[in-house]
Amino acid sequence: MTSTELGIARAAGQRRYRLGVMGGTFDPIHHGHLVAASEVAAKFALDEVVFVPTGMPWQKSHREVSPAEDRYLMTVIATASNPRFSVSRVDIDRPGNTYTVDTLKDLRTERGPNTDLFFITGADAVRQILTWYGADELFDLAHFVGVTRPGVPMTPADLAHLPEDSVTLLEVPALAISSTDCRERVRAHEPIWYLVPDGIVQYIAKRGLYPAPGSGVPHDRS
Ligand SMILES: Nc1ncnc2c1ncn2[C@@H]1O[C@H](COP(=O)(O)OP(=O)(O)OP(=O)(O)O)[C@@H](O)[C@H]1O
Ligand SMILES: O=C(O)c1ccc[n+]([C@@H]2O[C@H](COP(=O)([O-])O)[C@@H](O)[C@H]2O)c1
Repeated sequence: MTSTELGIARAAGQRRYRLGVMGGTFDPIHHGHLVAASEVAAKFALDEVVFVPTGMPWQKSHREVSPAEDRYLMTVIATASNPRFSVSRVDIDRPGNTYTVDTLKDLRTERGPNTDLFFITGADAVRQILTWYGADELFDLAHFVGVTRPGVPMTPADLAHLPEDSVTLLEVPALAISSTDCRERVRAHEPIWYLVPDGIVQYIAKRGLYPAPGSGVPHDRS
């Protein structure tokens, strides 16, 4: 849309679509992710939040990551009951490393010029943004919302190195849940009930994800 068309659309009162983008490896998805997305949706009056499981999370290449299809299906299961939540395959269908700059460009192309993007990240990820590929382009593509996360202290001073007004910090109910802890619990035969949606507990058991070391199941499932 040209700036003239944009002006005409705005003058005609055409409301822009507000799309939240919740990117993550989701190995597995847990209630910390879901609460963060729900809170940002409410506070930013989002029309929809699209969850985008990573294809190849290059900054996690030092550890095994479950197959993309398993992470995608878990994300579908976890979000199915919320009419405002959806799941995108853009990152898992794109070959090579997953870069958010590509995610945002693909979603802009897919959703068209009348959509504003709000990329949702936890405080730990906000601190890393400048290490992301093509970081200088990111803030032209989306507004970033950094949500608080237990164990990751975050103050406005932490945003000082980012372009002004490019990131909003939002305090969300503290859920001290991580995918790492969920995986370790499964490996140790400890419960993950209520840390993740019920369907995820069952999916992990059905697919035998996160086997205990020495259990005979191949460790690297990627
Ligand atoms: N409990 C939580 N509260 C707020 N944000 C969270 C929480 N858990 C994850 N996030 C955010 O959700 C996004 C996706 O996270 P990711 O899928 O890597 O989960 P994770 O729990 O951090 O995983 P891992 O422990 O494997 O690193 C990131 O921006 C992360 O900061
Ligand atoms: O673009 C990058 O270089 C980049 C580097 C690290 C993380 N990200 C994105 O940040 C989101 C959370 O990633 P992660 O690894 O914490 O699950 C997810 O959407 C990733 O694609 C993006």
